[in-house]
This record gives sequence, C-alpha cells and structure tokens, in this order.
Amino acid sequence: MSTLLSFRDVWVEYGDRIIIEKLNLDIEEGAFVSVVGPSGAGKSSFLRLILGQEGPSRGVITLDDTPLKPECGPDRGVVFQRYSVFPHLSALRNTILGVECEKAPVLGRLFGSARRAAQEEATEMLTAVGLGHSLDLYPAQMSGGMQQRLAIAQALVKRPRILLLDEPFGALDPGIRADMHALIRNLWRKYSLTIVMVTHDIREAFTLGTRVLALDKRRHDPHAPHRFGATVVYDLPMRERAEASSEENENITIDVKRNN
Ligand SMILES: Nc1ncnc2c1ncn2[C@@H]1O[C@H](COP(=O)(O)OP(=O)(O)OP(=O)(O)O)[C@@H](O)[C@H]1O
Repeated sequence: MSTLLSFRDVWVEYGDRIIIEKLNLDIEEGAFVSVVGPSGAGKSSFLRLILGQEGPSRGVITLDDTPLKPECGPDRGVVFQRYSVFPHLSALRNTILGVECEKAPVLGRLFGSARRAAQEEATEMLTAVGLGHSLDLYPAQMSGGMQQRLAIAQALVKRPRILLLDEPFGALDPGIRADMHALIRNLWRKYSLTIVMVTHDIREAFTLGTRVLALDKRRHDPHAPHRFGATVVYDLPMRERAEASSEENENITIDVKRNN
C-alpha cells in the first residue's frame, strides 16, 4: 500500500510549551490507525494537524507527497465525541448541510436538481449508517448512539479519503459501542477509508486498529514539564485478522516495535 500521509520532523509548540516533538511517521492509504496516550499527550493536536486546523510550528506534513495546507479540505472528515450535529436540523438536513457546505460554500444552499442529488446522497449515507428510517428525527429525539451515527454520516457524505475520529464512542454505553465498532469497520471497508482514531480505550484501539500508535514523552523534566513534547513511543502493527466482524475481540496478534 502507498504512503498517504507523511510527517517529517514535525513539532507543535505553543510559545515555549512543546506539545509534539520531532514526529516522523508515515501512514499508509487504507490503514486504520488507533492513537492512544496519556491525557494531555497531544493526541487531539495530532488530529488537528491532519485536519489542517493548525499547521506544525516546524517540519512538514505531506498528503500524497504534497505539503498539507493548514486548512480543512473535503478529503478529510472528522467526528468528535459530542456536539458535532446541529440540534435545530433534522437528520436529513444535518447531512445535506455537509454536501451544501462543500458544493455551495458561499450561499450554503443548493437548488433544483443539485439539491435533489444532495438529498439522495444524504439519504444513502444515512441508510449506510443505519438511520434510513430516522431521516426526519431531530438530534434531541435520538439516542447518543444514533447521534454519533448521524455525525459519521455528516462526515462521510463529503466522501473524504481520511476520516478522523476523536474519542467518537467515548460517551456511549458498552453495548452501543460494540454496534458502533462493527459499523465503523464496515464503513472503513465499504468506502476504502484511511482512519485515524484517538481513543482512551486500549481495548477499542486494539480491536479496531490495523496499527496502534502510542503518543507520549520520551523525556521528562520535572522542573519544566513543558520542555519536552510527545512523539510516537510505540508503533504496533496489527496483523489483520481474517475478515474480522463478530469475532473481533478474539485472537489479537501484535508485532511490537519500540520507537527509539
Ligand atoms: N491552542 C493551544 N494553546 C496552548 N496550549 C494548547 C493549545 N491546544 C492544546 N494545548 C495544550 O496542548 C497539550 C496537548 O493537548 P491535546 O488536547 O492535544 O492533548 P490530548 O492528548 O488530546 O489530551 P486528552 O486525552 O486529555 O484529550 C495540553 O497540555 C493542552 O493544554
């Protein structure tokens, strides 16, 4: 598989606070990368770099060998733990909005056949995430799991190549989480996505990822905790289990590689 994203000597600094230091990493097209690490290690900052919400203070990130611009593009979609859907819009309107923002960035609205096409795309995506019968429901009428399905549809309707997930299932009950795990793996395959998912749940990281990255500091200065930043301290390629679906929790095999 070819390299999609490449980080070369990437640093993220806020003033004299170093958050990420000297990050060197390649992410292959089609990978499902889980990112774990202690609170404050810089996992969300890492996602923001890929999303283009912020640029590195030093170093270069490339997408298809082209330097990534510090702006969000349609090739990258994101789902957060909460609050990414609009409460005053139905599921269908929430999802159509994704297409409208993409195709009519100035007016934010499509008309005529373009609007009908957007409606069809949104309906197809809502059906793919299991909300085909809930098009007219508002977020307040939906469970947490349904709202996250909607957030995923909203992100995927723009047909991104890269889907970024920031603790997407963290607020859900365990049973619902298992359903969401199956859903996200299916969508990953169906739409040939490259996924980068931040999670605090180690089991989730290993269950879903084809690769698990641990971000942490290699060096600590107790007198100046912000002097050193985090980088990839473990990079664990998971051998793909045979068409995992229902048996996802079994027989996890890892090749451990310690990054020095
Ligand atoms: N815009 C900013 N200005 C200054 N510091 C920031 C900014 N954004 C993030 N930070 C700091 O960067 C560090 C890393 O934050 P980040 O949210 O990336 O960590 P995280 O690993 O995702 O944490 P958590 O697991 O708790 O969500 C934190 O100490 C945070 O306070």
